[in-house]
Amino acid sequence: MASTTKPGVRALHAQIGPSILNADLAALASECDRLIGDGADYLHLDVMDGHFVPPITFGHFMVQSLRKTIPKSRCWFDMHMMVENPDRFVKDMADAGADQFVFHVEATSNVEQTIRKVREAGMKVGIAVKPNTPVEVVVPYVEHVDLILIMTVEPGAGGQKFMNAMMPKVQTLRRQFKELDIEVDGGVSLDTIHHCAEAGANLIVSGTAVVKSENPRNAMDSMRDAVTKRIPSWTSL
Ligand SMILES: O=C(CO)[C@@H](O)[C@H](O)COP(=O)(O)O
Repeated sequence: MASTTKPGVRALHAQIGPSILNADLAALASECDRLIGDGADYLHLDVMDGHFVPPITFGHFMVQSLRKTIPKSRCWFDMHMMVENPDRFVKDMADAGADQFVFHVEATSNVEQTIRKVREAGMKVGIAVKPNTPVEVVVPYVEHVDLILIMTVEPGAGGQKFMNAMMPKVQTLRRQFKELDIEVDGGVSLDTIHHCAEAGANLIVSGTAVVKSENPRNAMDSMRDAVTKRIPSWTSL
């Protein structure tokens, strides 16, 4: 649980969650298997509905299928729900085997209700923030969620340029909430990870830079090390 009083950053862990959006989706099970074998801490699965963002990706049937080959004991699934009205997908995703449900603050008219539904369905809950949304919008909910996701690109596609201008949002949260899991997503690579690590992000989503890397294990290890080294410095942000 997040805390504003005691410096608890040492309890945080750096974790790397490859985004499979730019993987070979026709061979998704083996792509995921490869990434887990190479040391992924979790899998970041991007659900797009064609409304909240223009593209459509996949839904709970795909998650259900993936769960048949990747049991919960092997890897946890982080669902990034780029969908309007996320409430309607909560139960299906939980039943399909999702572990964490991250919805956009811009996509629901009742944030408290969405948080409650996700919790009741037995999943961890997170709130995502688009680049043009001020981070202050999510601060009132921090005590009630497991993580905040700061988007470092406009949601909707992999392979975009990292937006360094989002780092003050991460820093604002980390200054206030020393034990909060803060996730970043979009354009995170070996060239940009140091910005995320300095600002205070500990859950690192990386798509192209891992999936298309010649050595995904090295890429993930290097990103994890870069964050792990910086964690102690977050007490004095
Ligand atoms: O949610 C999204 C995009 O909407 C991300 O998860 C991207 O898929 C990450 O890919 P890279 O930017 O790292 O290539």
